[in-house]
Amino acid sequence: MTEQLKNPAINLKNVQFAYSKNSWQLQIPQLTLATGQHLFVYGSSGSGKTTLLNLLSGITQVDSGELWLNGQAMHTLSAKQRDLLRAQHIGVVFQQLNLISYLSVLDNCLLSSYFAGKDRKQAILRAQTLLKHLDIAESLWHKPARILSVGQQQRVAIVRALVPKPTILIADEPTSALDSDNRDSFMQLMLAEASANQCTVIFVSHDRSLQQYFQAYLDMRQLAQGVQAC
Ligand SMILES: Nc1ncnc2c1ncn2[C@@H]1O[C@H](COP(=O)(O)OP(=O)(O)OP(=O)(O)O)[C@@H](O)[C@H]1O
Repeated sequence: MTEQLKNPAINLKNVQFAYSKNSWQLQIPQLTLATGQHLFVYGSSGSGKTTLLNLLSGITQVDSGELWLNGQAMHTLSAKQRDLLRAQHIGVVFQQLNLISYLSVLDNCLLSSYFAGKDRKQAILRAQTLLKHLDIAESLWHKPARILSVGQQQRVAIVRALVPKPTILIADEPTSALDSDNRDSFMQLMLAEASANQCTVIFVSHDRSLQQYFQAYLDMRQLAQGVQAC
């Protein structure tokens, strides 16, 4: 076992989850990710990608098995404890972007830092730098998020996730509304920021063309067989 994998960022053992009795079930015999690894997860619609991310981010709880994040046993924590862990360590960008429509673009970017208890002045500087890198015009920073296009909202959502420098970044189809130029700068910024901060990334998409940005990839069909990322 390598040094990195002795203390993995993410480690799942014999995890099982179902939304209800006799329904579709997600089964993961083993999944391990080293700190700082960037993993691309792909799979067809309904294969369980969002369900996996909801478990990893602590939004839902495993039915059985073990789920460790940064050495913390998520499977033993209450919903409130998982919320706290998510606020402090996990950046999330989901398909439903969940920007607060009446708050300004900048205030939306500061939300995750606020919940993580991080310094506001530093968070503002970092948010401004990231917004510039993702080409969100300064004239929009103090406008309400509701006036943004979906593509602009996707870029603001990734800035919000990155501002508090999370140790784990979880992204679910975050580029679906971006044109190819914006998608490229989005991917490059996200992965460069992650690398600079030793952040582990799990990025889910059904778009295999995005796999080129990643060192490791995983097919949802392999997951049930306990196959590791490659
Ligand atoms: N809240 C829910 N209650 C019951 N079943 C659900 C719920 N959410 C998802 N499912 C079911 O769980 C399975 C996996 O769904 P999930 O959303 O994780 O797939 P996905 O790979 O993310 O799909 P997509 O690419 O279409 O977003 C599907 O069979 C789906 O119908």
